[in-house]
Amino acid sequence: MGHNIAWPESKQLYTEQQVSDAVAIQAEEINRTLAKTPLVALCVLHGGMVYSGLLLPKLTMPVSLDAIRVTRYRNTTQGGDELHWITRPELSLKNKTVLLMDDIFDEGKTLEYLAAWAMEQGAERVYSAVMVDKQHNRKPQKYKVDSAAMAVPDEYVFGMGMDYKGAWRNASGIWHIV
Ligand SMILES: O=P(O)(O)OC[C@H]1O[C@H](OP(=O)(O)OP(=O)(O)O)[C@H](O)[C@@H]1O
Ligand code: HPA
Repeated sequence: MGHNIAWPESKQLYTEQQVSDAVAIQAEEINRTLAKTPLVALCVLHGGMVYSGLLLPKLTMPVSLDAIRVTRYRNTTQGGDELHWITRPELSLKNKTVLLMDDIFDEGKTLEYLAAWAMEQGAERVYSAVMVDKQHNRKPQKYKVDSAAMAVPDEYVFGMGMDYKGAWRNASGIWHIV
């Protein structure tokens, strides 16, 4: 997966600079909300990698970084109900404020699951931040993402860490399939 996939027919929604500017504004909001609270920040791999790289240098509290790898879409464009754990964090979450950093809040199942899991691990508080929130009404009933830098329409999107069939996470800016 992820090899020799031709650039898909797509349109650009946001440039890399627009994403970076929006994440900088989001970081100010997170700095105000979480103030000086030390954080355990968990990058949700792979999608959250580029976003985490934009967000982290803009945060002003002490951050310990770790990563988790879970997948629901398995390099396809439709997610199943089951989440597959691939890598768990090494840092303890006990009594910590945990920041979950992911690329996209789509149907919300990934972050809903991870937020509940982090609380089960003993976190004191879990705050979730994403680069984009996809606009539709198929979200979880009881769970909302705490912060999103930008909104995207209800289309399959890729770039800035988000994949198209396992490829093009490296695309500069955010694109949607047409
Ligand atoms: O809100 P949801 O509908 O649950 O979808 C969002 C999740 O889907 C993608 O992960 P994926 O399972 O594709 O793994 P990846 O990060 O390796 O791409 C994305 O990175 C989010 O973690
Ligand atoms: N693009 C990339 N990854 C995703 C998406 C999407 O639209 N939705 C959930 N994971």
